Amino acid sequence: MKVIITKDQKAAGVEGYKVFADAIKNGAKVFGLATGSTPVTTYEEIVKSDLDFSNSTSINLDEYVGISPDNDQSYKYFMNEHLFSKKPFKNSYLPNGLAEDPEAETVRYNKIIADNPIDLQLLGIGRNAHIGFNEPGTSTELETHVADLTESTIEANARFFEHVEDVPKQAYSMGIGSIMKSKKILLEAFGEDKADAVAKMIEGPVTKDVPASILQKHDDVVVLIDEAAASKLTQKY
Ligand SMILES: N[C@@H]1[C@@H](O)[C@H](O)[C@@H](COP(=O)(O)O)O[C@@H]1O
Repeated sequence: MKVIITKDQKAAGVEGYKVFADAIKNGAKVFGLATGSTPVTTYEEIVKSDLDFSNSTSINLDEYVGISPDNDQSYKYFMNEHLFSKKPFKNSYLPNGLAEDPEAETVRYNKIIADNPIDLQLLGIGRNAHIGFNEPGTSTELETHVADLTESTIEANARFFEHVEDVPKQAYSMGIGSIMKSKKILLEAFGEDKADAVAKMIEGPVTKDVPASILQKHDDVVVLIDEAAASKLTQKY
């Protein structure tokens, strides 16, 4: 794992942008994208830049079950707001939160990923070290599936909703099996809240209880963190 530590999330946005720019220089055409507060500064820098995605494909990590794409809490809405409306891609895929047949939706999504192997996958991390919505204990073999959210994830995501009861209890998520097939991975984490998860991911044992720790087994991972998220690391990077 290559670890980059910046002063704060704003400075990290520039580094995140550079990882995208380099990937494009190296021929990347398919980008796995993430939502949440973490990737926002990277998207801001991409939007300001002259990077062109009009011949590229994006595939998002996850989407809430039962939420319409027009709902301002949907990940589709988030992506439109922060990136797609300003930097359009040729094709942008997200799971359909309103799909009538969830099983068929996961099959559809897995086919999209198989047909468009991901060159660069952007990831955030949950406080319990989940990636996508692969919560602790999830099999590392899984592809796209319907995940039950843990109480801690529901609470963490409640800040975006009016009431905690409004947070969906399930989400479609790319599995760790799908994530690990990406050619390159950029994981970002900012703030003290993420320091524990970051230390366990980088310096702890690889275990299903810390989903992000599996990334130690991938041969091209960049971990981009700020000083606060790096505060519990014991080694120098
Ligand atoms: N499914 C998402 C993850 O993909 C994201 O990485 C995580 C962290 O969110 P944030 O970046 O807002 O801290 O939360 C959610 O649960």
